[in-house]
This record gives sequence, C-alpha cells and structure tokens, in this order.
Amino acid sequence: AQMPYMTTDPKEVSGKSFDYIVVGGGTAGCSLAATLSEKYSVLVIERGGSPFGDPLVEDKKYYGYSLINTDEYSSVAQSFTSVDGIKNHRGRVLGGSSAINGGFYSRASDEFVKKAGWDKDLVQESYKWVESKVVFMPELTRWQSIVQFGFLEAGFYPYNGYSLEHTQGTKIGGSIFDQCGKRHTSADLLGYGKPNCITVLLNATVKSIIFDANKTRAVGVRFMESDGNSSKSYKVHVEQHRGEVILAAGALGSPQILLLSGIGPENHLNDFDIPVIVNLKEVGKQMSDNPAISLLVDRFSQNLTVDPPQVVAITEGFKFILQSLVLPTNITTTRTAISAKIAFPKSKGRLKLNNTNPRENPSVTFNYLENKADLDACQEMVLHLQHVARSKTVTFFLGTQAQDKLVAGDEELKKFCIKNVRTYYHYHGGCVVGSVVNEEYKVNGVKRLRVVDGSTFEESPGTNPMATVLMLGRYQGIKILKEH
Ligand SMILES: Cc1cc2nc3c(=O)[nH]c(=O)nc-3n(C[C@H](O)[C@H](O)[C@H](O)COP(=O)(O)OP(=O)(O)OC[C@H]3O[C@@H](n4cnc5c(N)ncnc54)[C@H](O)[C@@H]3O)c2cc1C
Repeated sequence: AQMPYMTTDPKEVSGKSFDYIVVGGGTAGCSLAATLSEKYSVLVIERGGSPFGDPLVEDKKYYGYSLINTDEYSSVAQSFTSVDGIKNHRGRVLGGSSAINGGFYSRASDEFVKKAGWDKDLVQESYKWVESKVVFMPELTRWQSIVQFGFLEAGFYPYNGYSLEHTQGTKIGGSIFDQCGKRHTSADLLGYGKPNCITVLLNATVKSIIFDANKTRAVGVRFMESDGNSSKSYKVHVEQHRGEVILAAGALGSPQILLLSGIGPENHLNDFDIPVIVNLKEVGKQMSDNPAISLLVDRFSQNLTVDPPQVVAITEGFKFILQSLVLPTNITTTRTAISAKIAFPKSKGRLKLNNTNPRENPSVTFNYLENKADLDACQEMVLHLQHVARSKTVTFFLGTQAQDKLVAGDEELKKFCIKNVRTYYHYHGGCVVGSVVNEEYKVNGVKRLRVVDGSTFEESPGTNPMATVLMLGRYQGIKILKEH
C-alpha cells in the first residue's frame, strides 16, 4: 500500500489547518486516522519516529530487545516505573505500543462488547478490517507447542485450535508477526483509506490543546520537537467549521495531555498553575494494570531464541489469562517464563502530573493487589502456573532441576505474590467512558475534543487488548464518518 506523507519538520505543519488532528500515532491513532482519511484531511502528530526499516521494531528476532535498551527521549520504547515500584514500558514510535509489544492478537468477548454498548455488527466489521491487513496465523515454535500441551495437562479445556475469539480453554491466537517474522504495526494501516489525505508529523510532542476565546471548543494543539534541543512551541489548527482534535496518546499520554491543557481536577491543576478549562475530576482516575506473575521456568539464563506468545489459556469464567514467552535479558541471553494475569482486577489507581514537561512520564500508581480479592486471586493464579510448570511436557523438556522449588501454603503464596507481582503491560484507564468521555468518546464539558485509545477502557478487553484497541480506532472512525 502507498504510505502517507511523513515529515519531521515542524515548519511544514505549523500554522496549517486540518479537518482532524489525531494526537498520537499509536495503536488506536493509526487505525482511526486511516479511517477518517476516507473523507477528511487528517494530521497525525507522533512524538516518536518511523518504525519502517527499524529492525528493533520489525524483526521478530529482536522481539523484546527494544525494552532492554531504552533512553530518556528517543528510544522506541519509553520505560517508566509506577509509584508502586513496578517497571513498565510504553511505545514511542509511529505504531505506538503495537511496535514494541508481543504482537498477540485476540478479540474481546461478546459480553465485553455488549457491556461497552457497542454495535455488534460494526465491531465485527472493524475487527475484520484490521485482521485483513495486519493479522496472521502463527506457525507454532517448539516451545509454544510444549506450553500448549502444558496448558491442556493443567486442565485448561476445551482445546479451541487457532481462534481469534475469546472463549474458555486453550487456543492459538493471531499475531501481527507474519510467517517471515516481520512485525506489522498499526502504522501499516495508514496505507489504507486515502493516504493522500493524511500528513504524519514525527518527532513532535503535543504540549496542550488550544481552545477558542470562550474556552468551550478545541481549535488546535501546541507542540514541540521531541528530541529536545529546542523548547520552541508551534501551533496547528483544525478547520474552523468542522474540525476536531482527537487524543490517541495512550493510557498515560491522553490523561497527561488533558491535564496539561486544563481539563482535570481543579486542585491538581492549581498545584501546577494550569488555568482550568473544565474541572473534570475523573481525569487520571480509574487507572488500572492487570497484576501478573511470571514463573521463570529456567533457573539460569539461556541462549534460547526469543519467543513472543502464540498460545493462551483462558481459565473458567475468564478469570486468568496464561501465556508463555522467551525474553532477552541482555544482548546474548534469554529467560523463559510462564506468566498469567488477573483479567479483571478490582484495585484501581491514579495518574497525576509530575511536572509540566510533556516529554516526561506522568506519575502513575496502580495499587497492585491492594484489594483483598486481587491478592486471593493471585494465590490461585500461582497454583495454576505451577501446574503448567510441573506438567509432564514442560518438565520433560526442561527438567525439574532447572526450575525453582514450588511455593505452597497460604502465607507463602501471599508473600510470593506481593514480592513478584509485575505488569502484563495491559494498563488502561485515565479517560474512562462514562466519566471523562461520553458514549461518543467526546470529552465532557468541551466541544470538538475526543479521546480514542486504551485510556477509555474501564476493563482490559480480551486476553490481550491490542486487537480491541485497533478495532476501536476503526469503529470510532466509521461512527464519525457516518455522523456528517
Ligand atoms: C511491552 C508490551 C507488550 C505488550 N504485549 C501485548 C500483546 O502481545 N498483545 C496485546 O494485545 N497487547 C499487548 N500489549 C498492550 C497493547 O500493546 C496496548 O494496550 C496498546 O497498544 C495500547 O494502544 P493505545 O493506542 O492506547 O496506545 P499506544 O499504542 O501506546 O499509542 C500512544 C501513542 O501516542 C504517542 N504519544 C504519547 N504522548 C504524546 C504526545 N504528547 N505527543 C505526541 N504523541 C504522543 C506515543 O508515542 C504512542 O505512539 C503490550 C504492551 C506493551 C507495552
């Protein structure tokens, strides 16, 4: 497919106007921009660079390497540590987190779609649009086949084969890595729709939204160059009579930009002398990250090839999601983990500004396992993981001597959970539907401003959220096309 025009020169965009400005060329942002381009002129502003031709993004051989080699303002993955002390990552490149993630693709359940109040047929249509372009059936690696048998031995039935649906049991999911090991990020989607109607500005960090004189309507955004040698500020506007600004900067980026623009809890904005546009108390609330545990099933580093997840076990009632991966620990060695997350944790957290620099991470607290129900669930989850780790197939392949001793008993399990809780990278919330945005994903209290990305989820969809984030960009794009 033909690609849209891309530039890193802010002067090419500064002072112009577009029908839609999409802030953040990430997972949702690219599918949304491609869709809007069918009828409108679209500007995508992305703080990172291009993923095309970057082996750290595109080559499956380097899966996970982008996470162990980050820097402050330019690496494709930006690391952050939540106030809880847990290390985490977010994408900083066109394609967003779909350019650094495990690439596992699996839809949300029918229940999730119903609860979200979405139109079922349009959801199907939107998933299919995404899948026809960037989703592939994986060829199982040896280790993934072993884990698959391990899941079945541990009792995660039925076996559903290759399936994109969210159903209980063990299955093989889709992947954005093709059979040649090439990753297809959401940025590929920009080649569909009408690429001629899209301009992509790279290396540009949005600082805040510009409002009209009455402070009731978004009319553009202010941005700066990301690489930081100059703090010079530029402006770009939306067309006066029809344009809109749409935030798609992710679960950390979108609430951060709203706060920096004066939309958020008044007292918090006052702390940073940010003039209040809308006193919207819910901005940055309901932040959530699924608590996860990784059992490292090889006691020492190995030289195995890195291996993104291809197989998943969905336990009864969709309570836990189990996967396995081989990740690099440094440039030559890897570790093999069998991991699981709590699908619907009760604990919620909060995002706040650390400062007013849009290039820095906001402060985020997830309160992992704070709610007792989550801690109880975590103990049960560790028992499931241990079943898989000690299954005949896995021990035949790895041996039990290679593995750490099992954890048993309530107290020990509890301690193990508290000590080892980590992220599954499915953090979400901050601009949740029903509190920050309405059912049309419009920000409450101001016109011509929407948020469309993972920050709008109250719960993480599916086994892994990427499929539904990609779908959401397409879905909301079509809704907007139909509005006019
Ligand atoms: C390491 C990792 C592994 C994962 N593995 C999987 C997996 O295998 N399967 C799965 O389904 N999900 C996985 N996920 C989760 C999934 O990738 C994310 O939930 C999803 O990509 C989030 O999409 P988004 O559109 O909300 O945000 P993102 O894709 O992160 O997009 C946000 C974009 O906005 C840009 N941005 C932010 N602030 C600004 C600003 N001020 N100005 C300009 N641009 C800005 C960012 O650079 C980024 O490109 C993983 C995530 C990570 C981090």
